[in-house]
Amino acid sequence: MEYLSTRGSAQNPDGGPLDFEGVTLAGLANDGGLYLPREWPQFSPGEIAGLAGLPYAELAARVMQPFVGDSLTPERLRELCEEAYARFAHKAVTPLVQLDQRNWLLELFHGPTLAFKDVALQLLGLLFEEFLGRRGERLTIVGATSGDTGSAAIDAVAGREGVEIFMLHPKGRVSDVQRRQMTTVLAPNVHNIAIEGSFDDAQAMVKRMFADTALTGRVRLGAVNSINWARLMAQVVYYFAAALQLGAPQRKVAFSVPTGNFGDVFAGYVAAKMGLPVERLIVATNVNDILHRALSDGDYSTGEVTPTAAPSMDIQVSSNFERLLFDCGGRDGAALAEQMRGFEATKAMRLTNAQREGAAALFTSARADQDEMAQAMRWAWENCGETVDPHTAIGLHAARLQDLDAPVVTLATAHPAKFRDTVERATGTRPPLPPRVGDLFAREERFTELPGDYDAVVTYIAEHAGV
Ligand SMILES: Cc1ncc(COP(=O)(O)O)c(C=O)c1O
Ligand SMILES: N[C@@H](CCOP(=O)(O)O)C(=O)O
Repeated sequence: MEYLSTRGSAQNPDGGPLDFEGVTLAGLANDGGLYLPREWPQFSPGEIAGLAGLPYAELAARVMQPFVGDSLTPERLRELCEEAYARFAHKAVTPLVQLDQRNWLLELFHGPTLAFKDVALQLLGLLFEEFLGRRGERLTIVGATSGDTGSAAIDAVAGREGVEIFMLHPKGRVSDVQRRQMTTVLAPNVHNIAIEGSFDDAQAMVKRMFADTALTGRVRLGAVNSINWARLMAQVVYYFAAALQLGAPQRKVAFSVPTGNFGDVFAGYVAAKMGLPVERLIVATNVNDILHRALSDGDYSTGEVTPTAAPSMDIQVSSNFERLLFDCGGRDGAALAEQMRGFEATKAMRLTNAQREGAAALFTSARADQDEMAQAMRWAWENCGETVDPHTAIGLHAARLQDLDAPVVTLATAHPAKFRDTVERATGTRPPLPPRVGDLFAREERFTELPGDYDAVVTYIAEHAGV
């Protein structure tokens, strides 16, 4: 499988073709764009039916093989999937729970750090090890987190040979559980940085680092955020897993996805492009609703990020939206590069007609404020006996607004215990921390505080990258 960049002019930093191994190690393309496969692999209805009932790791290997191409043999990919999903606390890995006649929850939080990020990052840690080991190279991972990517990435690479990880989180804007899941990992290759500012500020710094030749000349940078194609690829699998259980390929299924950086819902779009019968993809946002505005009236303009009780979705600049604009807008890299330059300069843009029409064919959007989020949590608890986290509640709110014949699966993106205070306020129930996170509140924390200043952060990274 060959890859290209959404901005049309990326080269493989190693000089070879842009294959899966190359894009996994590169993370962000060197023209500032995001990688996508040159074409979408196709699964016929018969092939989809043939995936029903497979154990999750085997399903994962089958769905991902066309994207991986020659970078791994099918046997090796299967072994890595077995290893990645062995650490999940549920045999089904991503179990489906029925709420009522129409609504289902896809529980994506049974991994080691209690959020959907583990599904892709447990595998990505192994892919890094595999590819770096082959080459005898080292990787300096730089990442930004609004709470969940950080702990999942740290868990996936802590103590691994050949990798240093620098994780930026917005100081004071993640939950206590989220922060401690990152800062209590004391492995010497883990560096947590709390910066002044928002997740968007941290994400912008990370993207700038990939274009900073003074830095990239010294260290090979790697990405664990969903700008890395391998993250999205691994997330495509659970759309297949859920849809197959609900009757695919004969029956269409809709998905409601709590959305911030547009990675998770874009994985659903990829599944649909591959042939999975998806009725609708519902983009659910909190009051940081740039995606809801963009999808409902074409206005992609940022404002201040408002801190909410669903902090992992407190995002305005939504990285993966660029992938959708590219794919729906005719895959014209030069035109998109121009459009993105305009956005980067003004923090606003209008979608083209082609982009709007392309997106409208599959996407619907809805926004939930604090009260609507709390009501959705109460509904799930009082009517279905389920405690859901604030992010999942936003997805559920959006799901319940729809009038569809198809079953609607809301992606349960985090364990409610990560946001115990908010859940308790809404429902009166305090979800206990699962034993797999251990004595989180008894452990020592270690992190560095830095101003929201690019030079200060890069100086820190260069000093601690071990080069
Ligand atoms: C719990 C939770 N839900 C939803 C999201 C939004 O997902 P995405 O950024 O892929 O849109 C995030 C962060 O990414 C998250 O951590
Ligand atoms: N919500 C995320 C933000 C980063 O998103 P990513 O999927 O691009 O890594 C988080 O919890 O860190």
